[in-house]
Amino acid sequence: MVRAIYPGSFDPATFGHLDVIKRAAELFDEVIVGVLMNSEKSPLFSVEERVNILKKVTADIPNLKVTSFSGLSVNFARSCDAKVIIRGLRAITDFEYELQMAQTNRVLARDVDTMFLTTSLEYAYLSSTTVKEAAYFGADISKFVPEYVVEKVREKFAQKEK
Ligand SMILES: O=C(O)c1ccc2[nH]nc(Br)c2c1
Repeated sequence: MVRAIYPGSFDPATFGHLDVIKRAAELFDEVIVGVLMNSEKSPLFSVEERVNILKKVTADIPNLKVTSFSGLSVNFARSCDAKVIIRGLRAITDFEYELQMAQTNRVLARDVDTMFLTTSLEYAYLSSTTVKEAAYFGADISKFVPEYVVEKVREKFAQKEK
């Protein structure tokens, strides 16, 4: 049983994230998506909401689990008995930060390795931040996220306006 984790903020999950998730699930016996509880950022969705959204939009992937975690990704990997950390690469601009994180994690945990999956070109420009900005200004984000996420983002901005 070769298990991998896929840590991230997923605020919210985009088609880019789902592309990486689906491909990782085809490579490993089990993939555990970990929503990072990061107190420094002011997310649009709570950790629980992000977990629930990911569970909904990945319900058709049998060897996938979704949960949340805090702290180091390597410790989360160990707690899941996973040997691999999956990270997506969209463009060369991602690489410097991701390489630094991967090298740091390698020093922190020799028993956990990082594997990069390059996102499909059609999603290489996507980020949760730009999706939220577009939605905030009333744009149609259905080409960036699943319909369920479109609805949740619309609901969230409607709540904020009250
Ligand atoms: O949405 C983001 O912020 C974000 C960041 C970094 C990322 N790497 N691969 C993917 Br898909 C990805 C998405």
